[in-house]
Formats: sequence, C-alpha cells, structure tokens
Amino acid sequence: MLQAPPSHYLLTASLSQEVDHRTIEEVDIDGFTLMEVAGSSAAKKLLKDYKHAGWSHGLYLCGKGNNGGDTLVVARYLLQHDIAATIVFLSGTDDLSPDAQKNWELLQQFDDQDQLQHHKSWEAFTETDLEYSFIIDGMLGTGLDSDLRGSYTSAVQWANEQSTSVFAMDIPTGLHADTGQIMGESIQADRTFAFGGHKQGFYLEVGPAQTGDVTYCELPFPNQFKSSSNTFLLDESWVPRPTLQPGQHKYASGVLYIIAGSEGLTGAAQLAARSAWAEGLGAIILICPRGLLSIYEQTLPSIIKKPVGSKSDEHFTRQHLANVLEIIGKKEGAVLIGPGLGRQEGTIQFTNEFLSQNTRDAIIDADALWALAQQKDGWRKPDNTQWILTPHPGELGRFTDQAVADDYNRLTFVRNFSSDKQITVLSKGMPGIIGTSSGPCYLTNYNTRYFARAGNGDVLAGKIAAYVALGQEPDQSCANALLQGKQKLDSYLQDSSDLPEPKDFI
Ligand SMILES: NC(=O)C1=CN([C@@H]2O[C@H](COP(=O)(O)OP(=O)(O)OC[C@H]3O[C@@H](n4cnc5c(N)ncnc54)[C@H](OP(=O)(O)O)[C@@H]3O)[C@@H](O)[C@H]2O)[C@@H](O)CC1
Ligand SMILES: [K+]
Repeated sequence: MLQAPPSHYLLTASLSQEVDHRTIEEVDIDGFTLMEVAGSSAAKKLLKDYKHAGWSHGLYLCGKGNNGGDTLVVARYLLQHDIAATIVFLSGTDDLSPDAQKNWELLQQFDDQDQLQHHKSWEAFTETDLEYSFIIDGMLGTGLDSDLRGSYTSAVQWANEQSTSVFAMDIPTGLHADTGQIMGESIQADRTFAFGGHKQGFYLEVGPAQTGDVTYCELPFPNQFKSSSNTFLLDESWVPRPTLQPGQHKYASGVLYIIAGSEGLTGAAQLAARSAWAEGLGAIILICPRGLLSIYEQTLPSIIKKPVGSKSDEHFTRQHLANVLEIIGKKEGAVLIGPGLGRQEGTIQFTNEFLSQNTRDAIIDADALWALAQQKDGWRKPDNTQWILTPHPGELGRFTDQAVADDYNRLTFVRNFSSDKQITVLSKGMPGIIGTSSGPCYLTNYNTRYFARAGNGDVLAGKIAAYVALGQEPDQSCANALLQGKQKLDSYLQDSSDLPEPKDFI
C-alpha cells in the first residue's frame, strides 16, 4: 500500500480549518503563534530566494481574516530588511480577526523608519501610483465561502494585470480549495506558500495555473489531525521504486501475460509488450489470435507468443477462452488485457467471460474496458484477484450514467467506484487520479497533457502490468508507471521541443 508522508496529504478547506482549530484547542498552540510561524516561514523563504532581486517596496493586499494576518507578519519581517510596505485593507481595519488585529498593531510598532503606508479600502489605494517590487496576496484563504464579493474582484483583476511577481499566502484568492475552480475571479500567482498542507484544489481544474509554484510551509500541526485526509499528492520523493532481482530464473523474476491485438490493431499489443519488457521482466507471453502470429514473429523477437484458434482468426472470440485460461494457468503471473482487442461482439463476450473466470491479477485497459462497460453495472471482480482499470475520461464516463463534468466530480466518482467495486482505478487525464479499493486517492502534479496521444495508453498499461508482475501492489504499480512517464518526459523535454511519441516513453 502506498503511504504518503504528511507533507503530501492534500487538505480541503474544512480539513484545514479543523486542523487549525484542533491545534489551537487540543494542543494549546494559539492562533497567533500559528500565524507567526506561517508568515515568518513565507518571509524567510522570500528573503532567501529573492535576495538578489533588489526589492525596495512591497504591496500587501489584505482581507480582514487570518489570511490577511499572515500577510501582515510577512510585511513585518520584510520591513526589518528595509523593504517598505504599502498595505491595502480590502475590508478596512475595524473588523480584523483578533490575530490579524494584533499583527496590525505590531507591524506599526516595527515601523521605526516610516516605511509603512496603508489604505483602508481598495478605492483609497487606486489613487496612488507607486511602483512595487512584488505583490503579496493575503485577501482570502480557506475562509472563501462564495464568488468574490465587493472590491475583491477589482483588486484581483488589477493584480493579475501587473507585471510584478504575485505571491499568494496559503492559496490564491478566489481559488476554491476543494475543487480547483475559480470563484468569480482568482489571483494568478507566480508562487503560492501553502501553510500546513497543500490544498486539494491546487491540483484540480485550473488550480495549477493559478498557484504557480507551490512551496509547502510546515506549521506545528500534529500529523494525526491531518489523518482524515483521503487524497495525496504523488511525487518521486516518496513513492518506492520497484526492485528487480537480477540473476533469477526468468519465470521467477516476473511473468506477464498479454491478451491484446486484433486485425489492424496489432500496434497497440506491440507497444504494451515492448513497454513492459523494458522494465526487466523475466518473461512476457503474448497470447494472440493465430492469424496475427506472423506479424508478432517479426516485430517482437524477445516476447514469447502463444497463438490460439485457427490461422484465419484475427480477433478473440469465446471459442478461444478455454485455451487462453489453460495458457495462463500454467505459471504464476499477471494479465494485461485490452490494448487493440477490438470491439467485435465475439471479443466482448470473450473478454467478459475471461474476466469472470480469471484468477490472476489483471490490468484492464482500452477495449477490455469497453467490453466491461457493456455489462452496465452487472459485473464484479472475482474475490481472490486484484484488478486495475485504466480508463481515460471517455472510458470512465461509460461506467456511470452521471456526467463526470469536472475534476472534483471525477475524483469523487473514482473514489466511490474504486471502493464499491474493490478495484484500483487509474483515471487518465490532467491530473491523473489513482483510486484505491480502501478509499485513498492520489493525484499527479505535472503536465499529463503530453500523454494525450494514441499509443501512450498502451505504453502506460504495459508499465503498470510489468510492475504488478514484478510483485508491486496495484496502487504502487500505477504510481510508478505515472512517475516513470514523468521522468521520461522531463528528460525528453530537455533535448527536444517536439511533441514526444509513445516510443519516447518506453
Ligand atoms: N489560526 C488559524 O486558523 C490559522 C489560519 N491561517 C491562515 O488563515 C486563513 C484562514 O483564515 P480565516 O478563516 O480567517 O479566513 P480568510 O480566508 O482569511 O477570510 C475569511 C473572511 O473573508 C470574508 N469572505 C469570505 N468569502 C468572501 C468572498 N467571496 N468575498 C469577499 N470576502 C469574503 C469573510 O468575511 P465576511 O465578508 O463574511 O464578513 C471572512 O470573514 C488560512 O487560509 C491561512 O492563511 C494560518 O495563519 C495558520 C493559522
Ligand atoms: K490568499
């Protein structure tokens, strides 16, 4: 089972508020202290990372809540480094949260060189025309409760038009912490300082475009207060890589059966097989309709071929079922079924009967997903197997009558679907989402749009299947396949500005 470190737990707005609240109530670290840690850690990172930028004057846009309070802490630290501050209070200063009020008083006490100016409304500010080295967005954090109101909309629009860098405190103002949707308007930050946890919305919908780079700032929150988080950020810093045991007999270091290909679609089977083979498996056994054998004999020399049926067969049908089950019954191994199978009626019957009788762990991709979805909801995974389904958005949509309209809906659907069916689901798209049978979901944080080309799904399915055959758990296999693709993408983009092709990810 994947086990994300607390720095990679994704928080919703309500979980963020609960963690704040419980830390204050149950471990007696007060809100003022939390605010000091949040603001000072953002300030220190800013001072360190931009020390050569020659900053002289910052603009701080503050709401009346604790997000504004964090921002006043940043202003105080930067003032100590001779960076003048102009503060704009979008909702005035009469109604600041108690901790923000305290910080406003403190900030004024620190201004011994008269470097602080402030305006009590957005309208009062627009009359000035100073140049600023940077803008800090401290208007709204996790307290956002609707589309932006009042002058917040104008302030966000104005900040987005400026050429200076914009740094968001905790979350860009106007971005929904749970869904990644824009609530009327949203700050487009160059960098976001995430206090105490990444917010789920950073990685859904337009979240990545609004946050810019995300910097995690640790707060003194007990880890167990975050443990009800059920969504995690995937990255290579913590996902364990699969281990190969070189020198073992080929059948001891992972066997993968691939049931794939039909007339005109043999390329999919080949890509999946090559992709899996590149991961160092002991043996790959491609089961194919006998009529296609001669193609694979030429193109896949390292792969064992087991043809079924007669020479005129160019797609799978029910008549092949007993033979296929007999082949995979011989040696332990995992099964990848789907790439290029085709959608003939006979193939659909073959696939669904195979899946109901097969006792090997199975990776179900492409046309096998099509076949499964033809049964509507009338299918169940046999108890003693593990299944991984790898649908792209269109394929995922066939498993539900309800529209999976946005990423938040997709995340919710994937979570419910995986646990109802007791399967692992890798929902392809941006972000990629891994749903697990026990509930946790994992999100990618890189540009997966590069993978939206025909053939990449076959490569991905081959990788996942290889890792399952090497003994990794389903969730780890999916995570590793995604991260392996990311690494290949990163190294490809270093040398080329062309769009990568499936072969580049093998
Ligand atoms: N101790 C802690 O808890 C810690 C919290 N921390 C920090 O605090 C942040 C959360 O602070 P928060 O809860 O005070 O909410 P926050 O986002 O600042 O503002 C809420 C106010 O905004 C208003 N408002 C709401 N929606 C609006 C809209 N659409 N358009 C316009 N206005 C709107 C609404 O006022 P209303 O208009 O309803 O009177 C409400 O009062 C969190 O993100 C982190 O930065 C860290 O320092 C760590 C310790
Ligand atoms: K903010």
